[in-house]
Amino acid sequence: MATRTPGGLSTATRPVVTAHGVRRAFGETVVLDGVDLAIAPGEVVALLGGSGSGKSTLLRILAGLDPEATGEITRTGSQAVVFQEHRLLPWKRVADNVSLGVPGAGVRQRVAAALAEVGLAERGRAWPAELSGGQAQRVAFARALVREPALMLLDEPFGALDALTRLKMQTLFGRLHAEHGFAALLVTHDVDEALLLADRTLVLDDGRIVEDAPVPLSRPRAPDHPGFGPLRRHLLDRLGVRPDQDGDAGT
Ligand SMILES: Nc1ncnc2c1ncn2[C@@H]1O[C@H](COP(=O)(O)OP(=O)(O)OP(=O)(O)O)[C@@H](O)[C@H]1O
Repeated sequence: MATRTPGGLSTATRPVVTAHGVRRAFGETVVLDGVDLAIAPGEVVALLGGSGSGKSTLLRILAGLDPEATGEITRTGSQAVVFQEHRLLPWKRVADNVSLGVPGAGVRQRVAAALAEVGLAERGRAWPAELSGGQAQRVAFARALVREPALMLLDEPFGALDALTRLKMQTLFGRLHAEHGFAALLVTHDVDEALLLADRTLVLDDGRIVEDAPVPLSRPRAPDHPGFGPLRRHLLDRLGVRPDQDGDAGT
């Protein structure tokens, strides 16, 4: 895997990450077979695809976590990853989890600010085991935020949460994005989540990106946004979900 840091274009216009010809096989099974993509600064891109289509594999590659992959990845800024499970260290207090590995002066203030932004200003001294699932995932977002990433890589970050908490977290994500302007790649199997949060949707199938479509809807968006209908039907069709299953936005 070649990783480059380019010169030339200004950082305002240069993609935060570019992938070219990314390929990954596990034994005989080719999971990614020539994936190209670019994410612009501040852009939220949802990555959809059926179970086992390679979404998490691609996210891990973009995050630099898969040395076996081939192709070229170019990054221009810092990045942070949020997984479906919060991955907090149980023996460290919340604030220490958030500051872990963050260099520089003023870390304590930045951690306090990040916890306040996710609505957990008072929980810095709590242990992870004392948090609900939703609160723990908020801490995971604070941990990402404190790194001031140009790109957030999110692997089904709301997938383990109950429906109400998921809605609240989606709203929180929208607010954090509006305030901080990071770019994001959001892996999800939920078409409505993609339409709620993304500027653009990608569909991964058979090792390639088979759909790359903008979401031309103004913000703020609500789950019952009238513009969702045609876009939802189109994406479900691309995901191979038949029209009579239209009520089910998952894959
Ligand atoms: N470390 C590994 N070793 C062997 N096979 C793997 C490994 N990681 C992933 N795979 C396989 O690669 C394929 C893609 O997996 P991946 O987790 O990327 O899919 P996904 O689209 O994220 O799926 P889901 O939506 O179910 O999470 C699957 O067939 C999976 O079994």
